[in-house]
Amino acid sequence: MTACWIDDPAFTASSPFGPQTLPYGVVETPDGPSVAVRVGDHALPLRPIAAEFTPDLRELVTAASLDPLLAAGRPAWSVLRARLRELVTAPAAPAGAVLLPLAETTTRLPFTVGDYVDFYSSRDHAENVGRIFRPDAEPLLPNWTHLPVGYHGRAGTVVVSGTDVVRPHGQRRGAEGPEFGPSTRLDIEAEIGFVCGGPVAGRVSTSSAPDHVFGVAVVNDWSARDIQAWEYVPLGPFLGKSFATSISAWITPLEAFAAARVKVPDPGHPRLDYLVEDQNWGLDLHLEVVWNGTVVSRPDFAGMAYSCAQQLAHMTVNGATVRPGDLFASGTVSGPEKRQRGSFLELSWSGAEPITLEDGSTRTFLEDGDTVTITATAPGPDGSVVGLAEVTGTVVAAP
Ligand SMILES: O=C(O)/C=C/C(=O)CC(=O)CC(=O)O
Ligand SMILES: [Ca+2]
Ligand SMILES: [Mg+2]
Repeated sequence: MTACWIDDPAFTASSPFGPQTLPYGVVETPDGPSVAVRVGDHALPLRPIAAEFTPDLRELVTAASLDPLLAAGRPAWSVLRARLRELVTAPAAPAGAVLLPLAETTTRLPFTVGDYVDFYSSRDHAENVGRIFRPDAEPLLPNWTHLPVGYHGRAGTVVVSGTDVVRPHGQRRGAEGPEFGPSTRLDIEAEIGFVCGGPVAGRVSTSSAPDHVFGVAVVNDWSARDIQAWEYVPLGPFLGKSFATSISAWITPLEAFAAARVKVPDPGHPRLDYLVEDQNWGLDLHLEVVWNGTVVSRPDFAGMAYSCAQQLAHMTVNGATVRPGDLFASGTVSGPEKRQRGSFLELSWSGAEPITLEDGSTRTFLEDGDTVTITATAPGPDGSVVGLAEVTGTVVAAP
């Protein structure tokens, strides 16, 4: 890259938030919330440089959230990204540009979350959880290799990275019948989330996924395993997962992942037509889970059994429509090795195998005051790295 006006060592072609990435978020500015793009360790609010965009794009970049941008659709997303690339790699700053250091900037939940769906697409995770929750049954039910199993979660409790997570109360199984109180088995789930945009549409084909998937973020689907294990039969997760779901403050556009696309693993049998892909929509993402400063897991996303395109096709195959702002998560990302498990339920094998952190303390499930941060990277163009912004949260005691 020739010298550009952004003087930030974290904004180079070899850093995860260089010009190959350019994720979108919403930051507080003295003039109110503004759509922004992340450049290295800074936010560039777009409203102050709105004059640099055509009138169509100006409407999108002067908004207080990403909602109008999500609704605008793929052609606008591509034009805006190309224009931003020009602006952030130019030798001189656009008139009025302000760079805000991320460490001193407040980020907001960047879009209005419509429907929230959570899938269950890691075979290793599904088998581990099956073994733990249903030790006497086959870990995978027969439907699992034929469709991406999922459930509708609670959109209104999706929170932006950095938001504290209050330990939930609930019912759990006790020796003498149900008990009630703060969860004693509070857990995380390391996942990848897909943010939808473009026209409202049902029956989205796998090949139309790029028209409806705006971008990608890291998700932590906080889960109370004691509440979940008692309540989930027969309808599935409910209060054990609805109290909080954290998402990165910065949404990395789908276009940034062109070099990261891989084929999803072969299920070993033919797929129904609507789940067949004419392009690879698996993603070669590498996740890292950090518990109070200690890296406890490094799950790989490339092993996931279903891609975002297959999940979206399945979610709409009955005619149900997808709308801008809908969010769907991949399901917990776990790999075959112990240090690739994406939940503490699995890492501690339901509490039987405590995890030792770098400060010498041990953990099975989350304690009050614990902080979990999940990040991810992908291969970018020309050997670069594309970053997904961290999702972090600290557990606070139940009131
Ligand atoms: O009962 C089970 O098998 C477990 C279900 C989940 O934990 C659901 C979930 O959140 C799926 C996931 O993230 O992979
Ligand atoms: Ca989940
Ligand atoms: Mg949740």
